[in-house]
Amino acid sequence: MDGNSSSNFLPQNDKRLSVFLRVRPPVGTNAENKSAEGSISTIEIVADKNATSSLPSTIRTYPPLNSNAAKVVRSGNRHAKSSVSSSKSFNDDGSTDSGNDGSSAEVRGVKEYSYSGIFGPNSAQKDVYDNVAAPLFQLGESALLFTLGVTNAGKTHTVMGSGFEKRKKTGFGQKVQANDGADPTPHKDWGVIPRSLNHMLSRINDLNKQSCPGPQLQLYMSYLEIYNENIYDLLPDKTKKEAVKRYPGDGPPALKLRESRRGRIFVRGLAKHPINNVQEGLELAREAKNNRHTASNNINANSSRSHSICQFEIAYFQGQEPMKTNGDDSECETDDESVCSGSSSSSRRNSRRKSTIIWIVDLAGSERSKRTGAMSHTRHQKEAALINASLMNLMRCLREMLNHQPKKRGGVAKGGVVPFRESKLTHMFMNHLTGPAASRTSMIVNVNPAADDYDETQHVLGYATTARSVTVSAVDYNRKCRALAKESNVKLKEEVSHVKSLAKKLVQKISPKKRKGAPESKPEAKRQRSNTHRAPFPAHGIKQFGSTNTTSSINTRMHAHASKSVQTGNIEQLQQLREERFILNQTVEELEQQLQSCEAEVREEVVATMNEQLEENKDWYESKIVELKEKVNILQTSNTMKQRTIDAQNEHINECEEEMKRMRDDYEAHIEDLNSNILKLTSDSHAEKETILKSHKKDHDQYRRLEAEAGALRHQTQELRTSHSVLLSKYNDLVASMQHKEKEDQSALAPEKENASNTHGHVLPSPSYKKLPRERCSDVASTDCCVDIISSPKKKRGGWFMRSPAKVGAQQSPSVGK
Ligand SMILES: Nc1ncnc2c1ncn2[C@@H]1O[C@H](COP(=O)(O)OP(=O)(O)OP(=O)(O)O)[C@@H](O)[C@H]1O
Repeated sequence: MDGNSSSNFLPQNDKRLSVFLRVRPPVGTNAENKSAEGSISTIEIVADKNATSSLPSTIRTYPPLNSNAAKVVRSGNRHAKSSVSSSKSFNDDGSTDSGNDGSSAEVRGVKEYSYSGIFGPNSAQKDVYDNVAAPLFQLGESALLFTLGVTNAGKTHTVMGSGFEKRKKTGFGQKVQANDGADPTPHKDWGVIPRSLNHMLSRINDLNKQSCPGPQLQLYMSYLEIYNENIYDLLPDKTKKEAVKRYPGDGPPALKLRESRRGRIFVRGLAKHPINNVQEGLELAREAKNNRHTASNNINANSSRSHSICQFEIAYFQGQEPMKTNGDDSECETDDESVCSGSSSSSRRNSRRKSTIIWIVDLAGSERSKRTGAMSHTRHQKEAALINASLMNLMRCLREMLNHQPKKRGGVAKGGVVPFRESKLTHMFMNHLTGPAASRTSMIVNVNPAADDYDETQHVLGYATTARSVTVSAVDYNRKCRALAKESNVKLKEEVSHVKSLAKKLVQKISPKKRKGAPESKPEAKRQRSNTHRAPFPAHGIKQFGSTNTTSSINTRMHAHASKSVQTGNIEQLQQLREERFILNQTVEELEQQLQSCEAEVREEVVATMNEQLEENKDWYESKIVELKEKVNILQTSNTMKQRTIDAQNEHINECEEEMKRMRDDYEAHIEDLNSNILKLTSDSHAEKETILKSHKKDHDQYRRLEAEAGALRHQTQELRTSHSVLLSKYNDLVASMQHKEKEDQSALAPEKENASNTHGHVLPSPSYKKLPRERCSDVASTDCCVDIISSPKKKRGGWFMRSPAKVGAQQSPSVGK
């Protein structure tokens, strides 16, 4: 707001867009990460050694291990070159890689970015305002300040801040105010908007007091939001019917964006509220904040779902107080071409009015639906998609502007249309990014240094680097210089008129008529005057008039001389004053000539710019018309085809419907049959199941009985075995005794035998042995001598025989089987 700070703001050699960076205190965005790795800072602010300004301008970013960038770097795809090249190289996003040898992935992933100025995590709201906003908001200059960043990066904190909200109602419904704005000292948490209000109002009040009863200034405030590509008034004029009328949806009507004949872009019907004190302004800011579309998501409990634009208009009224809108008692006005174009119609205003517009924009945060959880909600998904689309279009515009710049000195710029009109946001920004006002545009990029946000932050930083590379083009820059010249001309004009009035007063004071006790005869005065005109005046002590300091010194001197001369009546002093007056007159004439030539130049330039813009607009509209005509033709030709196809499709649909009906009937009948079959089968299977269960029970009982029998048989067999072994031992004993007896018998019978043989001539067979039957010989040969001696009737008769294993097995099988 101070005239003298303008020169500090944009260095004459810096023609680039102003981009500032604000790093918020690190905080993890994922709920589970809030205190863990997610909140580790990934940004380092580099102290500039050769810094000319008080703000650092370079940062370094370090990729956390879980970021996409780190993964890419680790895989060695991206920076394969940089690992062996020099310490710095430019990337696609405009950043530079840092690191001396690039030997490790961590080192290779580090990037450096430079901007106009950087505010660290501990920066105060005041620092941001004093360094960015205050120099930008000059009386008589339209300006744009906007914030950009991912969600939860601190955009709303920077633009709006806190500390001016009303406290909730306390007992008995009484309201207590936290800071009602009556205090001229801004609260430490106030953001750019409340601070601007405070600053502008104090400056306007000062100037109004100084210039009273001359031209007066009035501050107006408006607030709008771009939500889902529609513009809504956040501070509608409540007295107007259409503002309070609710549409079938649930909001006020959307407003239209318009371009005036002079190329000014404005929102038709936007309410403008006159602000006379800070409290009024804060009240409106609070209301707008409450009316804005916000929602809670996984990352930010109060996330903005729209781009909000706060508009301050400083109107200059020559001669009269600002008037209220015709036709109602409202203090509110609406933005309209007739009002804002600078030449209001006489029917609406008696006073001559000019205005300056300042926009402070809080853009909605770019976001990934996956992280914010917007995917679960269709409305939020749509909002997020439209927010991202409009931000992408802003990016496209900046890239196009960059492409249109000549790459080398003296090079040729690429032509083409920058797609400003493709979204409401860029359309509104158009004049602030290209025209002379581009020098009065600043961008604050908010970033969260948390590891969670690393990948998205890189995207935003790349965005900001592109914006920073956009230069205010040579034409625009010249326009800006001419605008500055025009401004200084206006100042000069004011100074000239001031000097003129002083000179007039002086002349009146030193006029011989007015001087008592020092009368001057008319002829003498005439002679003196004619001498003054003719005489070649020495230039002792009188400098060329041209600067404010010179003017004031001359004024002071003139005052001093005048009073001295009036008091003393010294003729010489008088003569000197006349000489000075002559020189002043000459200077005034010179300045007027300069002014005229400047004005002519400015007019020419304005005409040229207008023509350029008109040509641009004409080209754009013509190309659009051709495009649309082509589309219409294509649509018309394809329409008949489509109609035929539609008829055929309709017929087909009817057929299909009939077929479907028939099939449905068939199916229904079939289903009925099936149902009855199922019922029958169910009852059958039930009966069968019962039968099976019964037979199973019977079998089971039988099995139990057989098992019991087998047990008894096993027991019996065991007993038989023991008795068998006893019998066997007895038998063996018996055999042994028999053999022994036989031997004794044989030895006793030997003499008898001899006698008998001698008597009969043949030997008698032994009575104790019996030959095996013929067919058992094979059994004995094939078995491994499984000899079993069973007590049998034959044994009782004193015989014994061999049994085959087959027979043994067959005899033992009942017990083995069980
Ligand atoms: N520099 C800062 N210092 C202290 N707190 C901050 C800072 N920046 C942001 N915050 C806090 O972080 C929270 C989120 O900030 P804010 O709402 O401004 O984010 P945003 O970028 O506007 O998000 P969105 O785009 O979702 O609206 C707020 O509670 C805010 O107070």
